[in-house]
This record gives sequence, structure tokens and C-alpha cells, in this order.
Amino acid sequence: MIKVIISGFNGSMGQKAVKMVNDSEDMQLVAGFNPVVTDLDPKAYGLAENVKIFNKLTDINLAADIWIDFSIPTAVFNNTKFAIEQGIRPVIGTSGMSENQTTELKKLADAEQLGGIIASNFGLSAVLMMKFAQVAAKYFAESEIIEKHHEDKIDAPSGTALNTARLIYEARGENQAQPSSEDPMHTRGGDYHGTKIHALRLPGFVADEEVIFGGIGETLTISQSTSDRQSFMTGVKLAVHEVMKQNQLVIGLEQII
Ligand SMILES: NC(=O)C1=CN([C@@H]2O[C@H](COP(=O)(O)OP(=O)(O)OC[C@H]3O[C@@H](n4cnc5c(N)ncnc54)[C@H](OP(=O)(O)O)[C@@H]3O)[C@@H](O)[C@H]2O)C=CC1
Ligand SMILES: O=C(O)C1=N[C@H](C(=O)O)C[C@H](O)C1
Repeated sequence: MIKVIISGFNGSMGQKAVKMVNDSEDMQLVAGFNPVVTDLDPKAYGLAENVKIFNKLTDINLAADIWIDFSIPTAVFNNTKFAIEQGIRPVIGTSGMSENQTTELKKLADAEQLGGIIASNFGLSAVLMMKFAQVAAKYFAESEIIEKHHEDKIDAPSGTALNTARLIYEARGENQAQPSSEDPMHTRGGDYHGTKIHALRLPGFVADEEVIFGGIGETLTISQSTSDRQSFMTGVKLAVHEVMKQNQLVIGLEQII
């Protein structure tokens, strides 16, 4: 049995992850973590009696194989560091970490030969969109990203948009777009090495992204749309199984599918 702790267990994604683990024959939910909760009775959250609820990292004293994290941008680095230090393999979906933080966590896990993953998006359509964008970036020197999320999303740009821009930047090599210089009202969006990112936060969206490439007399749009958070769970389940076999932390689901 793969023993799993879920951080942010009672959030939108956390609840989906709880169900995914409970429905899996080879996984067992051993604990849920959220420092905001005061009720430590698992029954209060519809969980089995043998599931422990923790609201302090330092109280977590049980053996586990996997730390699934769908929490908040300001907490995910410390949570993941804690998991690695305990020898618990991290499967991290929470967005908002800087590249430096991700690199530091990779170093820590790799030094312990601990498998793990940090994935900006566990959805197949988003992973394929990023792969296709990498291909297109070699042929088009200019592109912009529009990401659209629900109104409760804390961070902007989304982890997926940032990762898409990074992959485009890496694929382009020397052939980079020039950033615009005149934009006093910031209407041109954020800039990641020449790729503009525009972030919408509105009710009605779950998580959508468009990557638009422009060339002389033509454009190419790669677009994906998420209407149900359940779509992320295939990737999370696959990641759990895969990191049990890995001895390093990988960045991006595209590394393992
Ligand atoms: N990689 C991927 O494929 C996906 C990633 N995400 C990312 O996952 C994260 C969570 O999203 P979502 O479930 O929609 O957000 P929610 O706000 O619904 O859930 C976050 C949960 O984390 C809890 N929480 C607050 N502080 C901490 C902490 N220090 N440690 C652990 N848990 C904490 C919150 O508690 P409370 O509400 O009580 O404050 C809440 O229950 C976001 O960063 C989002 O971008 C989302 C979808 C897919
Ligand atoms: O907050 C969300 O909802 C999502 N967050 C991730 C991100 O920041 O890219 C993944 C997906 O876009 C949903």
C-alpha cells in the first residue's frame, strides 16, 4: 500500500485528491494537513476514523510514502521542504513557487535520492498544449499567452502560463522576441523573456489557456480548456505511481508521460 498524506486536503483540489486516493486499490490516505483547521476529527471532513488530521507540520509523526500538496502559494515551499526532510516523496500541484525555490527543492530531494514531482499542471490537455507550444516556438519568434481562471485563484500568472513561457523561451534559444517599451498602464500584460502573459480572473472559468504565435500574415493559436478539476486526477495518480520508482525530483508532468 502506498501511504499518502494530503496537504490542503479540504480545498477544491484536496478533496478531489482524497477521493482519488480512496478509490485507488493500492493507496491509503493516512493523513490530511491544513494549518487553518481547528477540528482534528477526521469524521468532520467525511474521512475514515484512522485518517489523522494535522494542523502543525511538526506534529506529523507517522510513516508515509507520498506527500500530495494542493495548498497555497505562500506555504508550498515549506511544506515540500518538510516532506523531503521526512523522506516523504512530494507530488506537488500547488502553484506560485519561484524558479529558485523549485531548484532548491530539487537539490534537496536529489541529494536524498528521493523521487518527486512538481507539476504546474496535471491535466493532459495543458501538458500537450505546452509540448505543442515548444514545437511552435522554434518557428515563431513572437507569442503571447492568455490564461483565464476562476475568481478565487490567488496567484497570477498561473503556474501553467509561467511554465509555458519558460518552455517557449528555452525552445527559442537565440531567436527571442523584443519586449515592448511604451506601456504606462500595463495593458500589455506581464513579460517573461519577451512572452507577454495576460491573466483573467472571472467567475465562470475553471482553468483555460491560449498560446498565440504570430508571424508575417499568419497566427497560430494553441488552446486548452478545463471545465472540471477531476481532469487533473489522472495525472496526479500517474505521478504518485511514477515517483515511487524515481530517485530524483522531476519538474513537469511532461517529464514522465
Ligand atoms: N498542478 C495542477 O494541476 C493544479 C494546481 N492547482 C493549484 O493547487 C493549489 C490549490 O488549489 P485549490 O484547491 O483550487 O485551492 P483551495 O483554496 O480550494 O484549497 C487550498 C487549501 O489549502 C488550505 N491551506 C491553507 N494554508 C495551508 C498550508 N499552509 N498548508 C496546507 N494547506 C493549506 C486551504 O485552507 P483554507 O481554505 O481553510 O484557508 C484550502 O483548504 C493552487 O495553488 C492551484 O493553483 C489547482 C488545480 C490544478
Ligand atoms: O488555481 C487553479 O485552478 C489552477 N492552477 C494551476 C496553475 O496555476 O497553473 C493549474 C491550473 O491552471 C488550475
